[in-house]
Amino acid sequence: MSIVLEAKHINKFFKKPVKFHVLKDISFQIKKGEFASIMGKSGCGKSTLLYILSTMDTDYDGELYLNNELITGQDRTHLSHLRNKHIGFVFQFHYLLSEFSVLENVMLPAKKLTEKTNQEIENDAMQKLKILNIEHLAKKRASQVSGGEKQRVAIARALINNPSIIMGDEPTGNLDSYNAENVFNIFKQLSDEQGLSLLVVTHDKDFANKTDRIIQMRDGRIIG
Ligand SMILES: Nc1ncnc2c1ncn2[C@@H]1O[C@H](COP(=O)(O)OP(=O)(O)OP(=O)(O)O)[C@@H](O)[C@H]1O
Repeated sequence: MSIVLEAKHINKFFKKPVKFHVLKDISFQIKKGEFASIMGKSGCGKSTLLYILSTMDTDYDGELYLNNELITGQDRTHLSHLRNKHIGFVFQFHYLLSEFSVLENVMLPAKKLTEKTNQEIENDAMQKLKILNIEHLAKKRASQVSGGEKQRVAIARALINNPSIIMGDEPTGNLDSYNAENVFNIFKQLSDEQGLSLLVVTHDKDFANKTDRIIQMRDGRIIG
């Protein structure tokens, strides 16, 4: 099965206030359609790792591949294009623009790629809302929908450019158990039925136990 994301011997140092070896020789692969979670105690380096994997932080040693392309050392413009095209993000907080409609929020990341017409982007966005069973919310303002619905809008937005992988930083951290399970089921369906890869940092054991694989971290290392 093809490999979507590969980290090879990633090391990261923070230089201030004192030199600190935060990520230690991190190597792993995420395959197409794989749903993996990253767990570990607070401060073990999960967010720092996700920041590197998502191509946002380029100050690290080692190599990172996205769809078999070496992305380490690429210039910022190319990285930003790759990120937009291949990676979808879902965070603990939805970061929706509250005065914009649900539909407009979902369309926004596609407008950056400028390959499609507005009508095409709108059709794509409606299709994503349908997948998430929230097409009836399309015209509502983001501020007018519930917390669980907002997170589903955020997932639709993450899907709009048909990414190869979705990265989540505590995507259920702000949800009650009903909505958290809902988000898990959506992710599971996307990986099973559409071959989407998912890599999710979580503190939620129930969530992690249901994923295909748990990447366990301790003190900047992968320990299992
Ligand atoms: N910019 C920075 N400069 C120096 N040290 C940092 C910086 N950012 C994070 N750290 C330190 O690096 C370590 C890893 O932080 P990180 O945020 O990756 O942990 P985490 O596992 O995501 O924690 P949490 O579960 O609490 O979000 C922590 O000890 C943190 O204090």
